[in-house]
Amino acid sequence: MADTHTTADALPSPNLARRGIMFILSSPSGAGKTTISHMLLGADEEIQLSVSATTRPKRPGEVDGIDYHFVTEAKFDAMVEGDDFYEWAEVFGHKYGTPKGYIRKGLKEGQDFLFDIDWQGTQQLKQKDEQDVVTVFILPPTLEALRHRLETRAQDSEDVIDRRMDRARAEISHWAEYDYVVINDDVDECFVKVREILHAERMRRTRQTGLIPFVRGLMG
Ligand SMILES: Nc1ncnc2c1ncn2[C@@H]1O[C@H](COP(=O)(O)OP(=O)(O)OP(=O)(O)O)[C@@H](O)[C@H]1O
Ligand SMILES: Nc1nc2c(ncn2[C@@H]2O[C@H](COP(=O)(O)O)[C@@H](O)[C@H]2O)c(=O)[nH]1
Repeated sequence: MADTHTTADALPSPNLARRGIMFILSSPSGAGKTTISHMLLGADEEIQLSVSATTRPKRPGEVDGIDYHFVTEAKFDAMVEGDDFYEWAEVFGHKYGTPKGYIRKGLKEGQDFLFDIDWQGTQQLKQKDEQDVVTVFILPPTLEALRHRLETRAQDSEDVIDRRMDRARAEISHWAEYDYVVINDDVDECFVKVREILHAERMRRTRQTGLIPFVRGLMG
């Protein structure tokens, strides 16, 4: 039952305002981070995807401006020159970068952002914005399952799949740099775990600076 007690010396209302979180998902290619990202974006209205720019060709079904900003090498290089990226890296022979644009402003206003980026980008974001960054590494249950997922996704040639599998071990070696590690065996279970991490991180005491006057009031 709710507590209906009132007092003349009303406490300041709790101010739940906080800075936004940079919620990063990384994994070897094919482990499922795009799938988990889409599930999270569909289930949680308070988080928004950081849409990367890339020089990689569009896959069937991908939409410019939604999945990626697909740009030419020249445009990407001009963005690097113009200091337009928060971070950028070369992955599997193509360039990928996080445009700064709205992200810094959004974080200040309490907007959470989801990043589907590799370990190189994660290291760069951690160096720049340690306190806002939460990192999650997704592992496949086995390397056989990983290859099977890349093959059944059917969006890359056998050659590209081979190159992604060759890189998988090197990428997995970065797992210890992450705050959380989740195995994506059953996709629904993995999603629930990732969502729980996000929920818990939102309540981390160090983010709840808006509660300070309220807590001081409680302590009298
Ligand atoms: N738990 C799972 N069990 C079986 N298949 C899965 C599971 N999770 C994802 N998949 C499938 O595996 C394929 C690869 O997933 P996804 O594209 O999300 O991987 P990714 O980590 O984002 O890869 P990339 O880094 O190449 O973008 C997709 O076809 C997806 O539907
Ligand atoms: N450092 C960054 N890595 C990124 C970015 N956007 C995507 N990625 C990573 O690239 C690989 C390949 O992605 P794919 O869509 O071609 O399969 C994957 O690990 C992504 O996480 C970015 O902006 N910066």
